Amino acid sequence: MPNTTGQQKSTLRFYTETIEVSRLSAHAFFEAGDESYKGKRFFWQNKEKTFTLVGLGHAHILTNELEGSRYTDIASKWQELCETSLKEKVDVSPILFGGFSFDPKNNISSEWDTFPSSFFAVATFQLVIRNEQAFVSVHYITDEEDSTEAFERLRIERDALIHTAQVKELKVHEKPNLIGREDRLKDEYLQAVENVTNQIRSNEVNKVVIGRSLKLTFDNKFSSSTAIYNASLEQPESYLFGLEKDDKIFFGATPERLVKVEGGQVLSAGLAGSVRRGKNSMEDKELGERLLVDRKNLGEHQFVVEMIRKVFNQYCEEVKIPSRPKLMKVRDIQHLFTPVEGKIKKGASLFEFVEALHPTPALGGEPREKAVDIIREAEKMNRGYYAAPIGWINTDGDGEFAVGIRSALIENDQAYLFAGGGIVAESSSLEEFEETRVKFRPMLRTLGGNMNE
Ligand SMILES: C=C(O[C@@H]1C=C(C(=O)O)C=C[C@H]1O)C(=O)O
Ligand SMILES: [Mg+2]
Repeated sequence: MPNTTGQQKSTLRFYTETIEVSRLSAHAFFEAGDESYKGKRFFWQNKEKTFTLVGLGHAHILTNELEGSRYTDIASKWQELCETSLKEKVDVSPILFGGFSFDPKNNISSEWDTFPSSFFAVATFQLVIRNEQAFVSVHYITDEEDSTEAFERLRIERDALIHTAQVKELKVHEKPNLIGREDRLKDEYLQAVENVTNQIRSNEVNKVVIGRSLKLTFDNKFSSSTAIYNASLEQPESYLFGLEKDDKIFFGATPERLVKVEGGQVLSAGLAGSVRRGKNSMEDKELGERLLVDRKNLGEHQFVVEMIRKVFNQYCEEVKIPSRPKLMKVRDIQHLFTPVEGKIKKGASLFEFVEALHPTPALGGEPREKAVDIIREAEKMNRGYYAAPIGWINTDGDGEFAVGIRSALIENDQAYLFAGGGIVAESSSLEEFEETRVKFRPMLRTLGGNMNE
C-alpha cells in the first residue's frame, strides 16, 4: 500500500537539456505541435516582444481546486520541484506557465468547467526566444531510475518538431468564418451596472467591475494556431497569451501587466479608465486629453493605483509611482496608465505579489472582498480565467503575470469573449455597455467579426 498520509519525500527527477536553434518562428513551433500536442500547449509573448515562450506537451502539471491557499500551494510545489529534483545546473531555466481563475468561489457551471482554480504546466518541449536567440529545451520529469532511453526518444521528437517548424513556410492563417453572434445576459449586465451604481452611491462599496460575454459561432472549427497567429497581427502592442486545456484554448492580447519580477526589481501598473481611439489623429488627441482630466475615469484609476501602492509598500522598498497617470494607447482604445516600480523586500516572491494584487480594483473593485462578492452575484456568469492572472515563473523565481483581458475561450466552432469595465458613482449603464463593445474589438477582429456591429 502506498503511503498517502504524512510527508512523502519526492522521488522525482527532473532531466533537462537545451540547444540553441537558428531561425525558429514561435508560431511555427506552436503549430508543429498540432498533431501530437493539441490541448497541451501554451504561448506567451511580452508586450515589448523581447521574450517569447512556447510550450508543447506536459512534462509535469501543477494544479489545485483551492481557494485562498491556491497561490502558496502552487508556489511551494514549484519550489519543491526545482529544489529536490532539478539536479543539473542549466543555462536556460525550465519555466512553469499557467494561470488562476478569477474567483475560485464562483461555482456557476459554464464553459470553464474543465479549468481548475489553478492550472500550471512545465512543457515537455520549451521554446524560449530572447534577443532573437532561440533555445529549445527538453524536460523530462520522472520517478524512473533509468531515463536514458525515454530521454533519447524525446531528443528525436524535439529534432522532428524543430524541423517541421523550420521547413514549413509559416502559412497565412485565414480568419475563421463567423456565422452567429449572441450577446449573453445583456439585460442582466445592464441591470447589474445600474444596481451596482446605486450601491456605490449609497456608499456600500466604492468601485465594482462588471463584465459580460459574447458567444460567437463559426462555420467550422479552427486551430489554436490560427487564433494566436491572427491575434499577433491584430494586436501587436499587447501581451499575447494562449493556454490550451484539453479541447479548449484561452487566449488573448492584453495590455495589462499584473506583476513582473526580475532580479529583485518588481513592476506593476495601474491601468483603468478608458476612451475609444479617435477617427483621425486630431480627434484621438482630443479624446486622450479629455480622458486625462475626466473625473469619472480618474476616479476609476485612482482606486487601482492606491491598492497597488499599499501592496508595494508592504513587499517592496524604494517604491516609485508617478503622481499622475499618462495615456496608454492600443489599437482600439486608450487607457489611463500609471507604472509602479519597487525593489523586492527579502523573502517576498512572485506568487505572493500575485496573491496580494489579484484582483486589483481594475478587474475586481474596492474594497476587494466585497466587490468580488457583488460580482459573483450580479454578473450571473462565471468569468473563468478571464480577468485573472496568467503568466510564468522560472527556477530563480523571476517571471511575469498579465491580466487575462481582451481575451476569449475557444471550443471547437465556438468562442466566448469577455469584457468589462469599472463602475463608479458617475457611471451610466449605456456608456459602460459601449465601453465593453470597444473592449471586445481586439478578439472580434482576430476572430473575423464584423466591426461595424
Ligand atoms: C475589464 C476590462 O478592462 C479593465 C477596465 C478598464 C476600465 O474600466 O476603464 C480599463 C482597463 C482594464 O483594467 C476588460 O478589458 O474587460
Ligand atoms: Mg472604465
